[in-house]
Amino acid sequence: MAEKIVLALGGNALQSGKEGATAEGQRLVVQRTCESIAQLNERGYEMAIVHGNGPQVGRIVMASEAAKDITPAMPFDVCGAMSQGYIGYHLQQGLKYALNKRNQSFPVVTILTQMIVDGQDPAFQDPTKPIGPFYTREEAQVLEKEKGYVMKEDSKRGYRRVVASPLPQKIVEIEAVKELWPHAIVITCGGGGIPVIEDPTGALNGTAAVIDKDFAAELLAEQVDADILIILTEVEKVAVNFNRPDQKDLDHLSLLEAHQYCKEGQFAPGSMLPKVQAAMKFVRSNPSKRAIITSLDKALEALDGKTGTVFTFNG
Ligand SMILES: Nc1ncnc2c1ncn2[C@@H]1O[C@H](COP(=O)(O)OP(=O)(O)O)[C@@H](O)[C@H]1O
Ligand SMILES: NC(=O)OP(=O)(O)O
Repeated sequence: MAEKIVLALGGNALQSGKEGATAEGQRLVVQRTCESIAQLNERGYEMAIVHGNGPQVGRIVMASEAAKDITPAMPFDVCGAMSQGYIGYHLQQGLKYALNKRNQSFPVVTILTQMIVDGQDPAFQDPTKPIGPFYTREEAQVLEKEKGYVMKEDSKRGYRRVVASPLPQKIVEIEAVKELWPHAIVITCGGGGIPVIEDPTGALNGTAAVIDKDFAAELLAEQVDADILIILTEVEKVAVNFNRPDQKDLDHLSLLEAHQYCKEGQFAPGSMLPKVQAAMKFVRSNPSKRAIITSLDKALEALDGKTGTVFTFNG
C-alpha cells in the first residue's frame, strides 16, 4: 500500500531566498518546491500539502489597513482566506506544471479550509504567532506605539508583529479531504486553516488569529492516518545551540530527547518550537509513525534517510 504523507511547507520558507517577499518571488520558490513534490508523487506516495501563511497574511492585513481610507479594511479571518487562495493558486499552478513535465496527469485541488478553535483558548490573551515582515528593534518600537501592535523578536532574525494563535481543534472540511485523498494531491489547512469559533447554534464565525500550520498539519496527519509528517522549512536540520558557535545539527530525536531539549529552551517559540512539538505529538499519537523536519529542497533526501531531523517514539 502507498505510504501516506502530510507535507507542511513553511510560510517564511516560501518567501525566502534571493527572490524576496514578492508574489513573483514566492511563485518561483513554490515552483522549485513543486518539482520535489512531483517526484514524491512519481514515487507513489499519497499526499496532502499544508502551507504556512505568516508573512503572507501579515502583508495582506497591512495592505488592507493601509487602504482603509479608500475601501473598508478586511477582517483578519478574510485575510487568512485570501492567503489560502493565493498560495493554493501558486501551488496548483506549480504542481500542474511539474507533474505535466513528468507525464503525470494527477489532479491537484485546494480546499479552502476552516479550523474550529476554542474561543476561550488562553492563546487569545497571549499573542505568539509572528506574521508579516521583519523589522529592526527601533522600527518595532514605533509600530507598537503608533499602531498598537504587539512586536516580538523572531529567532534572532528581527522583530515581527505577533498575533493570537489558538490550537486547532477540528478541521471543518475533513470529510471532503478524506473523499479526495486517494484521487488528488490535496492542498488543505493552509495557514493552519481559517480560524472559526462555533457558537451554540452551530454557526461558524471567523476570528482574528493565525493558527500554527505545523499543529494543523499534525492534526490532519492523525485524522487521515498518515504514515509520515514532513515539516519543510528553511533549515535542513533542527539544531541545539542554534545560531551559536557550538551549534549542533541533529539527525535524530526520540520523544525523550526532544522533550529534554524543549525543557532546556533549545527551540525558539513561534518558529522551531511548534514544529518540534507537532513532530512529537505525531509520533506520540502512534509509535510506529515518524516525523521529519528538513528544508524545502531536501524532502526526497530526507525520506531516503540521507538528511533532515527524524523524530521517532523511541531512540
Ligand atoms: N533550534 C533551532 N534549530 C533550527 N532552526 C531554528 C531553531 N530555533 C529557531 N530556528 C529558526 O526557525 C526557523 C523556522 O521557523 P519559521 O521561519 O517560523 O518557519 P516557517 O518556514 O514554517 O515559516 C528556521 O529557519 C530557523 O531560523
Ligand atoms: N500559519 C503558519 O503557521 O504560518 P508560518 O508557517 O508562516 O509560520
